[in-house]
Amino acid sequence: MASRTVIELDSVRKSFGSGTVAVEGLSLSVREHEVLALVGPSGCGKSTTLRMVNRLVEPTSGRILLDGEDVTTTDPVALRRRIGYVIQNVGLFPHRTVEANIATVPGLLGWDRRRTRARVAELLDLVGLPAATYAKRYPHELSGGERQRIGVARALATDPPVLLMDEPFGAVDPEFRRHLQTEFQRIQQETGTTVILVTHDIDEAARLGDRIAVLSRGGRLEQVASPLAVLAHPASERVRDFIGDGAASRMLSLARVQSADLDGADRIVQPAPAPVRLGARLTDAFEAVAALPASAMGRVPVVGESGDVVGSLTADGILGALRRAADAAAQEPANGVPGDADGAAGSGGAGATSATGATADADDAAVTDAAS
Ligand SMILES: Nc1ncnc2c1ncn2[C@@H]1O[C@H](COP(=O)(O)OP(=O)(O)OP(=O)(O)O)[C@@H](O)[C@H]1O
Repeated sequence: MASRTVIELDSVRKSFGSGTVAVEGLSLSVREHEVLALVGPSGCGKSTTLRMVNRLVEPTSGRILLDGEDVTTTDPVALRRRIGYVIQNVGLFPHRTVEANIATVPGLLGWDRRRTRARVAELLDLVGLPAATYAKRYPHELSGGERQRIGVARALATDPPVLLMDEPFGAVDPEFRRHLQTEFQRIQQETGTTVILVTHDIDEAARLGDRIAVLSRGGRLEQVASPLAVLAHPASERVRDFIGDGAASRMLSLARVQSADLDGADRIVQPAPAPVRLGARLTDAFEAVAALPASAMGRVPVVGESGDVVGSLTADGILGALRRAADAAAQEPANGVPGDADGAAGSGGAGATSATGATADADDAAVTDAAS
């Protein structure tokens, strides 16, 4: 199960010239192919953390390793070609077509036209915007959501093993946001890219993250664990505050109906109500039970993959499933970080060795540097 660590932050600290300590003693590992959601209240150091990984911001002290290599000694331009970067309001080049935007880095890496064109078509397909319709458009001819998807396509152009995403769905309305999240999930599963996703939205983090790292002010790591573990067993009062109300309902959408939660099929009252599937989200099962007519006696049939009825489920069964999920989450290793035995707060306290400050207009630099 233990997968390779791709990104490792080791006692990373960042203080700005103004005296603000944005990140303090942060230690965190990101595993290959995982989506690590970085969450926390506004100003807690999420973006600064992300930008230190691709050297848009230089750490004051501590080490950041990419595939075991210290990023601070890696040429930033080469580094950014290995790391895709997606930000809110993506910053597409306004006078270049969609095709030219996506082809920016391949072009500068000297790919020939045929290869570039094929890759652009493939990426447009991947993000659900057919090349025939979209390749020749300019950014101003796209909706906000479409621009966002082109931003993702551009970041993936040279198939970087790592993708950093800073509030990538922040600028779109809630309904379309959900659609983009689903699409992102599909793309990530297809490509296997390792992702750090910054969001202030715990629901987005729970939905998309394989693990969630919760930061508090000053970039302090409060907890890093699976979404279920964070929701069911917040490691501190700050995590609890950040999650706010509704942890149980969020857990319902993460946990699934399993055989262990079922009673016998013989207890189903006829005529049988519409069934739920084994493996369905508890939210869906809960809605099905809540919508039952009185005659069903609170019991919904459950069907297996073949459509055969395999048992029945009640509200008690759903509660049991929720407890089981919470118990299983409690069995996770503390903080879920391989080799990070001492847990939440990281080691901290490393002395400042240099203070190089942030790159001016860093987000643009990420794109133009990667392209230069
Ligand atoms: N270039 C900078 N110079 C001085 N202070 C900075 C700079 N960049 C960030 N900070 C400060 O560092 C702290 C962390 O900022 P950061 O943008 O990383 O937080 P965040 O968690 O991403 O916030 P948000 O969710 O609001 O985007 C804040 O107090 C911010 O004001």
